[in-house]
Amino acid sequence: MKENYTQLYPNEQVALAVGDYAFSHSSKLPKHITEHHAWGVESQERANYMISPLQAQFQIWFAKAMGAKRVLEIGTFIGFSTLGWVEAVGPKGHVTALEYSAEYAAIAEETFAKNGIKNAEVIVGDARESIKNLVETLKEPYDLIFIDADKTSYPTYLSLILSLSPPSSTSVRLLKKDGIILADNILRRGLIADSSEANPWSDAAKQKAERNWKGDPDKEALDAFNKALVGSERCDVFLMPLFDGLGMGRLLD
Ligand SMILES: C[S@@+](CC[C@H](N)C(=O)[O-])C[C@H]1O[C@@H](n2cnc3c(N)ncnc32)[C@H](O)[C@@H]1O
Repeated sequence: MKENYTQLYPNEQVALAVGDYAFSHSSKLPKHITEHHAWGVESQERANYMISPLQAQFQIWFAKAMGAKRVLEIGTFIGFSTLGWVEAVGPKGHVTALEYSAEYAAIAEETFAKNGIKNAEVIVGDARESIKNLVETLKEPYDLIFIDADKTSYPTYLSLILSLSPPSSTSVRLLKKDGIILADNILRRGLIADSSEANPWSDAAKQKAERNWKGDPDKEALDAFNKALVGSERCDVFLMPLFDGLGMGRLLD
């Protein structure tokens, strides 16, 4: 019997080699996307906010394979993953990006302008509010929603997506029937599944939990999100243990 264990990653050296091999044997990222990533790594203190180039390759492939034309991204930073969605939906598609920081949003917008991208918009503000405002004026639902913002709000994002996409609504809903929810970082370096001493990241997590007194709010929220997603009768779910954990849900109704 095979275990539910990814045998490709027995240690860090092999994991790095497998990741690099997968990257160089997957369809290449367009040059402007690779360059923006390199610029982000070079210039941004929080460059690790960006998904990896391999994850960008996967997301572009996935969105193209499902024929997504409209993508909503919650948490944009400097627009690296957004460039991937723009690539996937093509010039006739549309990408809406939500970002709290005006400074990061300005970088994303400058990047779109520099690359002649006209079908992506950034809405600045708290995404928990922006989503509610957005649905008021929406003409068509989204095909795919990518959640990659503040981890403590993941359960809120999920309940907003579900409540703003009612099954038999006559007004426009947020996510279409059969639309996809993708949520990044839902395994949080494996801590969600195992935060014991066996996990080398557990020390850092403990320190964070001590600072926060009430435990680790990110971990608790991500676990609550994972449970709510798989527990929802409205979603067909697969938790992909790749990258930092990618939650995948298809809205059934
Ligand atoms: C992990 S980064 C996004 C990275 C981006 N998706 C990428 O891979 O290139 C998360 C972003 O969410 C933003 N953010 C955090 N809380 C937010 C909120 N409540 N509403 C909107 N954006 C938020 C942060 O400012 C940050 O830029």
